[in-house]
Amino acid sequence: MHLSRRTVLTSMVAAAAAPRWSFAADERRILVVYYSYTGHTGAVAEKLRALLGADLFEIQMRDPYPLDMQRAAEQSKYELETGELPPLFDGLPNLSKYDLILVGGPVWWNTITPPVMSFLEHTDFGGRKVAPFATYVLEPAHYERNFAAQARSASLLSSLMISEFEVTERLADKAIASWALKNLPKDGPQAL
Ligand SMILES: Cc1cc2nc3c(=O)[nH]c(=O)nc-3n(C[C@H](O)[C@H](O)[C@H](O)COP(=O)(O)O)c2cc1C
Repeated sequence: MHLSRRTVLTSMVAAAAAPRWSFAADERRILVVYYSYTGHTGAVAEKLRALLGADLFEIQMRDPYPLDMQRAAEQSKYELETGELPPLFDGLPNLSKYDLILVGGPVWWNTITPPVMSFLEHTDFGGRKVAPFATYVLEPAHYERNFAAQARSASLLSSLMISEFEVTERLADKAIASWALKNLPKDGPQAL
């Protein structure tokens, strides 16, 4: 069978561009869960979704933080100090169909942001592989250690920590891809 040069080149480009993790839609076993206040973690979550062929779930608060950042800061500080975590919008994801769950949020007050803490409080990962990711301005500080302490029954993979600067300057794509290549199972659902 003779294949035209164009056909060969087209299939080569398609193969090179195909994410190594993109499974058929009905076989998806990766979930990206995230909370984002100003959009940076949301942008990372969306990139992970596209790269991995994953499903996406946004953690939403029943009463979202005020848009006034000062007030949001005060409220979240109070929640962290008192342990009175904010209630979430009804309906958490059904984790039973996933083998790998990525959980992301911004670093707030050197730790996990309260809505992500609420999510963790209501979640038992049942031994599934879990990879935390976060965005920050200065440093991730205690985020990873606290996440490990709060992610119940998680088999933890290395985390992805991305600065807000990398996201806004469009420098995050390479860091996300190399983190995924290094840390996530690569051969599809059977390797998860
Ligand atoms: C209330 C509040 C507290 C924050 N605390 C920290 C912090 O302790 N360390 C840090 O590096 N960045 C901190 N930041 C910056 C955020 O982590 C950073 O802007 C992040 O990329 C925001 O993600 P988002 O756009 O998904 O909400 C804080 C931001 C807010 C609003």
